[in-house]
Order: sequence, then structure tokens, then C-alpha cells
Amino acid sequence: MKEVIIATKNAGKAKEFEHIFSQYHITVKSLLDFEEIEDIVEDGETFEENALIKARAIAKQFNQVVIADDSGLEVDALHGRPGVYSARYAGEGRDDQANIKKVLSELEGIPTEQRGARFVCALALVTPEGEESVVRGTCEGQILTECLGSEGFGYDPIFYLPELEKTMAQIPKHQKNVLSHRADAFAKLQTILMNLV
Ligand SMILES: O=P(O)(O)OP(=O)(O)OP(=O)(O)OC[C@H]1O[C@@H](n2cnc3c(O)ncnc32)[C@H](O)[C@@H]1O
Ligand SMILES: [Mg+2]
Repeated sequence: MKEVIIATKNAGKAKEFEHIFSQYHITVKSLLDFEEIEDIVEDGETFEENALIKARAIAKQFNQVVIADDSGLEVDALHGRPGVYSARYAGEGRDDQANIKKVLSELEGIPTEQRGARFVCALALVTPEGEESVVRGTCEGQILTECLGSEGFGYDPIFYLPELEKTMAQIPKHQKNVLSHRADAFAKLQTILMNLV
């Protein structure tokens, strides 16, 4: 069985990668399978930089293909915030509810037509030989005024997909995994990856 390491400690991301990669008969391990690995400082200015920082840090420790995901939410009315700060928008500690609350409160009084947003996902792949590839995927939507749905993770309950008339947290995982920013980025990385594993 082929295997790649996903340099993430986010269980929601790890599950989505498991699902996406299983279609290609590739198993994934995440950093949740290796508890001793320390947190990586994500001090890049772009999603791409942060994805590379994470992939390089982990590739040093394993003799395997490593993929890292740096992702987040860009809200037009907030000039692209929370952006690369999405995970720690309401402070350190990966608190999805607090992050959602902060975005909703900053958007209070903003009308629907000005609530455009997108999810962004940069994927960086680093091989044991040190070859590097980075791609970016996006998914367009709008920010609701309240949470709807319980699927997915992170900002999914407030991210509305107008064509589906549902939030990202109201659609089943197989549907999210074909239309999400992560799926878009994966599609761009696919050919490179398939040549390596
Ligand atoms: O860095 P790793 O260990 O991968 O895990 P993380 O959760 O810190 O991940 P990021 O640094 O990339 O921050 C991503 C943020 O964007 C959110 N996010 C990313 N993808 C998402 C998705 O598909 N749906 C909802 N929120 C998402 C996520 O909840 C975080 O707050
Ligand atoms: Mg992170």
C-alpha cells in the first residue's frame, strides 16, 4: 500500500485527506499518529509559505513524501481577514467556536451581498530528495449570520454555498470533498503526487 504523511494536527483535515486519498489507494498518516512531534511555528505571510514551512519541517523527520495543508477563510468585507490567521483569529488555542463568533461579530450589520468570502487551501509537497511543489485551491461562498449544520469542521457552519443553498456543514463529506478548496488544491497536485507514490 502506498502511503504519504500529512503534516497536520487538525483531525478534520486529516479525515478529509484520508477520504480523498483512499480513492487512489493511498493511505495517509497525520501528525496525530505521532504524538511526540512538536508544534510548528507558522510564521509565513502567505498560505503557500506556511504550507512549505510545515512540509519541510516534517520531511526532515521522515523518509517519505510529506504533504502539508495551510488553509483559511478570506472575507471580502474584512479585507481578506482572517486569512493566514484563521486558526488563531480569536487567540491561540484552535477554538473554532470563538473564531466563528469573532467573524460574525465583525460582520454585524453587513448586508448579504457584501458577505462574499472564500476558503483557500495551499498544499505543499516535499519529497525525501528535497523536491518541492506548492499549489492553491479555492472555494467561493458567503458568510451567514448564524451557524447551520454539524458536518465538517472549523468555519464550515457559517460558510454558505449559494448554488447548493446550504452551508459547508450541511453537506455530506463526499460532497465537500469534491467541491472544497482542499479538493481543488488536491486536483492540482494529483499528477505530481501520482508520479511519486
Ligand atoms: O496547521 P495544522 O496542524 O494543519 O492545523 P490548523 O488547524 O492549525 O490549520 P491551519 O493552520 O491551516 O489553519 C486553518 C484554519 O482554517 C480553518 N479551515 C481550514 N480548512 C477548513 C475547512 O475545510 N472548513 C472550515 N474551516 C477550515 C481551520 O478551522 C483553521 O482555523
Ligand atoms: Mg496551523
